[in-house]
Amino acid sequence: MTELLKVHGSQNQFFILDQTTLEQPLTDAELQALAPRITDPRTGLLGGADGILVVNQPTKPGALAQMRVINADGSEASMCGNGLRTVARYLAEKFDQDEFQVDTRDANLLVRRQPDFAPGVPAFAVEISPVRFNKEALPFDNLGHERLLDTLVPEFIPGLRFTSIAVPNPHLISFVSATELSDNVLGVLGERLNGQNPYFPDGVNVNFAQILNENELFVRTFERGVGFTNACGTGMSATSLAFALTHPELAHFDVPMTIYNPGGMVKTIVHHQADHYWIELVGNATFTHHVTVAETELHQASFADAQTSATGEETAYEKFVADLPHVNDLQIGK
Ligand SMILES: N[C@@H](CCC[C@H](N)C(=O)O)C(=O)O
Repeated sequence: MTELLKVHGSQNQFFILDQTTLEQPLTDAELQALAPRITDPRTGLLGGADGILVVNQPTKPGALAQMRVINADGSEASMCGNGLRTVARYLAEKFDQDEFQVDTRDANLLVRRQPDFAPGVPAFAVEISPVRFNKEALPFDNLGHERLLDTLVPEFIPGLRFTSIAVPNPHLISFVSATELSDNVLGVLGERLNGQNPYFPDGVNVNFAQILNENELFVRTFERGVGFTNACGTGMSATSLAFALTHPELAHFDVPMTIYNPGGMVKTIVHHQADHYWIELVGNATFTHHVTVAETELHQASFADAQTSATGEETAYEKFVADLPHVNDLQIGK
């Protein structure tokens, strides 16, 4: 038998699969087969999820473990900010360490335990980097621009301005009105840019943000490989950086920003030294369920005999969200 964890960061939900505990790690083909089945909102386990976070032995010196991100559709992402917070907590508890590096596809990233976000809501800070702006890093093409920085892109939506940032997974960001945030424009654009299209050959995560106040945003994300999510950590991080770059009168480097999302709230801090940018993302790392399943089942993309038990942490998280402003109107759910 092996144990999975069902977890979330701002209700961006995942299963953590620690391959180092298995007799035989799942192959890439087996992970690609398992992801769509276990994450399916109707037929998956525990109401599905946005992806699987796979923990392996590190491949880069200096890291405690490796995290791989398998999206709900089986594709692999270079990073996941909300997911990294939950993996950070899993590793912190496993190795009894509060600050260490996690090996992600493009870099070792620093993670640190933080004071609880609210009573019973454990929190971690994770580094979001490397940051790139050039069109090859996203990649995008056929737009007549080397980078998008508050750029009108009529090919996407006439009248809206877009910024593109790889952190290192690709993000497209637009600052919009409350009406534009809540209608279906984001869904239509997200579907378009993540299907066959001449602009983003690998797809892109699309973030619409409403400016609420100085250093304060509400962000809604259509994720590549997933669709609408309750929250996207790299998306909120990239959007915070875009906010500081495009609205310097309202958004500041090196001070905490408050980013609301349909699943809760996180804090971000954007940093800049010479031409080097990075972001700190701070938020909850909640474990909702323990899952026990036979390893042979997982190899066959099955979880029919899985046993689940709730951790009881969700009650504290729900109280934290109920006390927040701005979140309750746009709950997306899974
Ligand atoms: N939800 C994640 C991002 C997951 C990866 C994304 N779908 C992609 O393909 O880039 C986050 O919290 O950052």
